[in-house]
Amino acid sequence: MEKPIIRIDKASKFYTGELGGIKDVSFQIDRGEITAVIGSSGSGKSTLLKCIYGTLALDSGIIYYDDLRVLGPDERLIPGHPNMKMVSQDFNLNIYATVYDNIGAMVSNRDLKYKGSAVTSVLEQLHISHLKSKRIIELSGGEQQRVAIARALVTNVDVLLLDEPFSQIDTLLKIQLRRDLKAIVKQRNINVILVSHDPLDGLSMSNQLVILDKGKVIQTGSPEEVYNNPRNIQVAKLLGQANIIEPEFAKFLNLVSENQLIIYPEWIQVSDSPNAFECRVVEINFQGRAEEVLIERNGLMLTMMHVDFGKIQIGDIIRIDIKKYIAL
Ligand SMILES: Nc1ncnc2c1ncn2[C@@H]1O[C@H](COP(=O)(O)OP(=O)(O)OP(=O)(O)O)[C@@H](O)[C@H]1O
Repeated sequence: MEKPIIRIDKASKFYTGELGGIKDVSFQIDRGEITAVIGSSGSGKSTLLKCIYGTLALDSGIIYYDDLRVLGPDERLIPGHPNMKMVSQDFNLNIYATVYDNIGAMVSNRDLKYKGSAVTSVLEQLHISHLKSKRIIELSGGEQQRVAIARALVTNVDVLLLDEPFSQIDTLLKIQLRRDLKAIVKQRNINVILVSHDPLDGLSMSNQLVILDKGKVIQTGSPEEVYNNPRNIQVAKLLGQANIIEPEFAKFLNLVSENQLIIYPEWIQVSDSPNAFECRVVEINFQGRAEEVLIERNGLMLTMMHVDFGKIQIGDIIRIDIKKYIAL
């Protein structure tokens, strides 16, 4: 089996006099993978990314890149590793230069023909060829974000670290950029580590999810594994806005459990089955693809997703079935 490209072993970084940082973080990344570090604001995502990149020194633990220890800022003159590139939230672009020049600045002038084709190719891959001659100052935040990623990808990068890569991009472009990045990772067999507060970024494009909470890893695994087997309530709430049912309320759903239950909204369905039971519709929020419906039974509130638009109204008594649940 191939060795992991990144290995993080009990990495900790504390900030003086503050809570925060990361504590005893361990996980590894296999070659050609997209790893998404997901967590709420302040959970330590950016800190972890900077430690992997080598611009922030660890207080304890070790991070290996390709079996070599990643050196911290005190140990290297030029921060970071030549094969790693980080796209931070401030993009670091020369705002008065053109898109072409910003990206081209990363490629040597020794072979101008190669330089031209490398820049053209990455512009095409990220669907930004039309921006080539524009100055950065003339671009939207989302366009600048894509230029910053192109700038990293034009080099022979092996590990691309992305801090909130989709934060300024609208939904349609986000879907396109996720697809583009997945294709590039596959084609070049490189590695991407992205941090995001939006679980959909991780669920939709990563091979591995790392869930951070208060600086600690609370779960790792494939998106499917983590979503379907959340280790605790925080993970379930973060990934799928799950309904959390206390054991004493389980009987109202015709379930018996000594543990808390997790039920994702899409696991609750309107049904005529003999197991179905009655609930009252309290609220309906149209969300395009589905209606988010708040229902109530014996004081227990549940959120469900409903795609049969317009069929139920507030105040209706409907019969529902729980297709699946997880007992913690
Ligand atoms: N230079 C610093 N000095 C002191 N505390 C810091 C420093 N940088 C970050 N922190 C604290 O460490 C914690 C984690 O910060 P970090 O930026 O890594 O979180 P994050 O998950 O990336 O957050 P966000 O999603 O808001 O960017 C926070 O509580 C933050 O206040």
